[in-house]
Amino acid sequence: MTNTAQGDLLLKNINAQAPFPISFADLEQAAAEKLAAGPFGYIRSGAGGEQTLRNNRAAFERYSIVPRFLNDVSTIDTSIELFGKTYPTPLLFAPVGMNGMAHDKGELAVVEAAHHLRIPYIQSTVSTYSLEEVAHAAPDATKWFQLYWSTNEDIAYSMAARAEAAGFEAIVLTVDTVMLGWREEDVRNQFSPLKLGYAKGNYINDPVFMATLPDHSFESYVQGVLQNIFHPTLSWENIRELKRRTNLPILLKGILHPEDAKLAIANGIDGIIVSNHGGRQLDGVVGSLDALPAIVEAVNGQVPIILDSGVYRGMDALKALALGADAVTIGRPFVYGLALAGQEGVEKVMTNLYDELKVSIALAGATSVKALRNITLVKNDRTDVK
Ligand SMILES: Cc1cc2nc3c(=O)[nH]c(=O)nc-3n(C[C@H](O)[C@H](O)[C@H](O)COP(=O)(O)O)c2cc1C
Ligand SMILES: O=C(O)C(=O)c1ccccc1
Repeated sequence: MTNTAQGDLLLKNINAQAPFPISFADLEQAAAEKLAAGPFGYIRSGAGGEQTLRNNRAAFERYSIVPRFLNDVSTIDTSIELFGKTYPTPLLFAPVGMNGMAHDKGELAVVEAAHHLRIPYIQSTVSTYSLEEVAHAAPDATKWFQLYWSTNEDIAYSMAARAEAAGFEAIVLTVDTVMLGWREEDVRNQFSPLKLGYAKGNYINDPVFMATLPDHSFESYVQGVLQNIFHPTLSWENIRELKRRTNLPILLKGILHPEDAKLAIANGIDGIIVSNHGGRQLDGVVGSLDALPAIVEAVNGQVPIILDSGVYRGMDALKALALGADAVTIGRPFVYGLALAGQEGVEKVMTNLYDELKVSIALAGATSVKALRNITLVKNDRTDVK
């Protein structure tokens, strides 16, 4: 339960201290000034002509709320339950690779923020620090591990086993990145964080991966990662085998089609993340929010549904929750916060998102995340075709 009666959720940002960027546009602008062109372009950009990136934002802009009043909204319950545990907010950290590009402390700073705010942290396979280092930095934080499959599947099983041993509580298998999207900004900037070694944390600490290398030179490690990270043969059979090999719940990240959601459930998957990878994989893809309603219908409450891609303010989170998501994950906003001010910057960004969400739930006339399902939304669907 959180009290909205003091009414200072916004005004605490208007004080004598140096201002911190408040909107996503302000954050992105400040990060552009702070980071070199290569890393900034890598984080910001989408694939191809960036239609997917635009579709994500357009989908949120098409929905509007019809609020209700006179409901006593002085106390709001923003908590949610996932896999039997209760969390204070419906926000999670999206798995974002190679955080060393944004800040020296990388994932360690983010997991400490996650612990402080009691927000679940999803660590990427391609992280700068290893999952053991992250677990050591915040042993009590709720941590999930995002798995990228490996061409040599024993490496994938090894990483999943390490995550379980280190206290991670779920596996998030990303299905939309069997190869890298067509990212023109990185070609323009001649920038590959993989080739620069920002993804090494989990690989150089993996005995199965290391045993496959001809030697321990930097070049051999980079070649080894590139040979394994792209895995176009991934299929439902691999998912069934992973399920046999881990005791952890498995979520599939990157589901957009209701038929894939149904197949996921038929194959024993425990949760679904509706996502188009923040527009970084296939260009010309449906905005994630537009994909959500059909998936909510297909899943019919059997497993939790999490949404990401374009959740840049509290009101975006509210719309996703109102349309049936159980939680949302946040990507670029926290990465910009990390680049600007490390752990403190991550906390600032997530706190602002959360505070805006609280104000918005109350002003929409709801008193809990569950109650958001009952609020009225209208869709301005200008889809007339000539
Ligand atoms: C720099 C960057 C790196 C990412 N790395 C990964 C990753 O390693 N694994 C993964 O599943 N998703 C990765 N993602 C995608 C995020 O998990 C998430 O789907 C996306 O950022 C959500 O969109 P948003 O940035 O618009 O919030 C990455 C995103 C960014 C911006
Ligand atoms: O940059 C990304 O979005 C990402 O997920 C990724 C995928 C493979 C290698 C490195 C990063």
